[in-house]
This record gives sequence, structure tokens and C-alpha cells, in this order.
Amino acid sequence: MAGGKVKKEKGKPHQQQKHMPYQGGISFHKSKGQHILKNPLLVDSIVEKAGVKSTDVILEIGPGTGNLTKKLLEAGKKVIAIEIDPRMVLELQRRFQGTPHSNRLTVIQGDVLKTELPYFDICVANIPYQISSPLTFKLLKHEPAFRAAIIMFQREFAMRLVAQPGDKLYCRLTVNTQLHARVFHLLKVGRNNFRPPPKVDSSVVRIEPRKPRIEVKQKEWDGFLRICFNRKNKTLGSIFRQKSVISLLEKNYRTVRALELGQEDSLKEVDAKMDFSSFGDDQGMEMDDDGADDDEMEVEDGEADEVQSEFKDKVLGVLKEGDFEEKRSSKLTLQEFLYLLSLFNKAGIHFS
Ligand SMILES: C[S@@+](CC[C@H](N)C(=O)[O-])C[C@H]1O[C@@H](n2cnc3c(N)ncnc32)[C@H](O)[C@@H]1O
Repeated sequence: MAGGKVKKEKGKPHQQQKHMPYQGGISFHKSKGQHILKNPLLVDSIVEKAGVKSTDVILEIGPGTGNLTKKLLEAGKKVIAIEIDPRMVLELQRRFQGTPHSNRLTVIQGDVLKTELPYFDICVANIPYQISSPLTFKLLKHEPAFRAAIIMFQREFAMRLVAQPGDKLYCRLTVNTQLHARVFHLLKVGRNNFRPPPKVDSSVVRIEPRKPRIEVKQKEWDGFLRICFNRKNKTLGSIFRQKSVISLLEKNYRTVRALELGQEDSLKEVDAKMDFSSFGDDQGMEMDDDGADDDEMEVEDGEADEVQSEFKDKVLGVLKEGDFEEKRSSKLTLQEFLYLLSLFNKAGIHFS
């Protein structure tokens, strides 16, 4: 309930670290990323840069107390807002009830990550940063594709989304996002525009889903990028020489061949011979990685780990064919990644 008492944590009678006071009586929960936009000029600027049309159905994620919602209602035809916190939902109802906007606002109470998204033309949102990655990919998977999403992210996350080959922040998240969308940086936002101020600066970006979509087999693509970005500054030749990588690809190769030939026995034989422990469950193709650890090593590398085999020659042959052996993922364009994957697939080499 808005204006309710702040619950004190057990054993910490004088501490209310997670609850920040708010002049209107509502308290903000950091755990829900509640940093409310307090600068009306900034709110105007976001709505203006979003290019909202008067015919637009707008999706807002995390409307909070409704500062952005109000401007969106003024600009568009309809706002559908998804808010996890029932206190905020009440606050919104109270704020817009009896106003000319009330019948054009629908508030859905729930976790946006667990909610089936409605149809919308444009999404405008100041989101809780902890859901940045899964939310971005939920939006990018959404059908039918919307015109654009204008979203406030933590600055570093935003810069990863818009990074170009060769930029320090260029990572798997960048390539995965840019496969599905064109992304533009719109606005830098300092932390003092929020109440309470977050610990980080922010940026507003514009995400435009590609139309038509670039079609890839998602598991194949994810598996491929995971390997390429395992050490993004190493040459692809060095990454694809690793024993663990060769083993995984050879297993996939034989699996596909065996399935094609319907040879179940040879499958069992392959499984018995190979050790794939270094990839294990990490082959899960979830898209929620924020890319922050792309420089971290998941697969051991090094000369000692190399294998000599015909299959390795096959893999390196593909790299040579496309002139990729000396190239590094940190500098590869989206088109080059797509081309390299197509060369691997043409040679019967698969990543899932
Ligand atoms: C950064 S605040 C933005 C509030 C408001 N839009 C503004 O700009 O002033 C994020 C809002 O998202 C809500 N929220 C947090 N997690 C959410 C989730 N998983 N699904 C929907 N809303 C969420 C919070 O309760 C909060 O109201």
C-alpha cells in the first residue's frame, strides 16, 4: 500500500538500507531497481527522442509512480504498463483515476520476464537494470516485431549494445543483439536525474528490430559465438586449435553424420571415446548473459592442450578458406561471423 510503514529488517532496528524515503510517502526498494526519474526535462526529452506517434500502442516496463507514463499517455494512443510492485500499481491507479488519460492506460501487475507481452508499436521504459539482458532478448524475440524500443540502461550495458568491432566493449552480447536489431545511442543520463540516485550512470538507447529478421538456427549461433568469444582477443586459429573445442565439434560432427546415416551404434561409440566435460552444461543456449565475462576463460587453452587429427585439419581448413585464421572475434563484423558460421556448416561442422 502506498505510504505504508517501512518494514524494519530483523536484527537491524536502526538500518533501513534497502528502503529510501520518498516525499510522497512511498519508499523505494533497491532490490526492484526503483530509481524514479525526477527530472521532467529529461522525461520530455526521452519521449521526444522516442518519436512516439499519436496512433501508437506503447509498452512501458516498470512505470513506477508514473512520471514517464504521464508523458507517454499525452503522446500516444494507449499505454500498457507492466509493473511488479503492487504499491506502484496502486500509486498509478490513484494518479490517473478520473483524468482524461485513465481509459487509455492498462496496468498489468507482474514480473515482465514472466508476462506474455501484448501487441505494441513501441516500447519506452526506464527499467530496473538487473533485468537488462533477459528483457532485451525477450523483446527481440517478440512477434510481431515492434517499431522500436527506447530503453534506459546502465551506461556500460548500453555501450556494449552499440559497440562496433574493435571497440573495447564489443562482446558476445553486442553481436547477439545486433543480429536481431540495429541499436543507437540516444542520450547520456547522469545518476542525479534519479531518486534515489543509482551508483552508475545511464544511457538511453534505441533498439530497432531488423525487418526482415536475419534467420539463424539460434542454438547453432549461440554455440558458435560462445566459442569465438571465449577469448575474444585471441586469434580464431588459436581458439579453434584447442583440444576441448576440436573434441566438441568432432562430437557434433559425428552425431550429425550418425543421425543422417541412422547409425545409433556409432553414436554410442563416439560418446564412449570422447571427453566433453569442459563444455558440459555451458552449451545451454540461454541468451541472458550480459557479456561481462566474455574475456574470461571457460575452455582451457594453450599449446599443451592441442590435438593432432584429421578433424582438426578440417576445422582449420575452414578458417583458412575464409581467411579467418589470424583474425580475432574482437574485430569481426556481424557479417563475418555469419559468413564463418556458414562455411563451418557447409563443411558439416556444427555448434549444437
Ligand atoms: C527504474 S524504476 C523506473 C520507474 C519509472 N518508470 C520512472 O522512470 O520514474 C523501475 C521500475 O520497474 C519496476 N520493476 C522492477 N522489476 C520489475 C519486473 N521484473 N517487472 C516489471 N516491473 C519491474 C520497479 O518496481 C520500478 O517501478
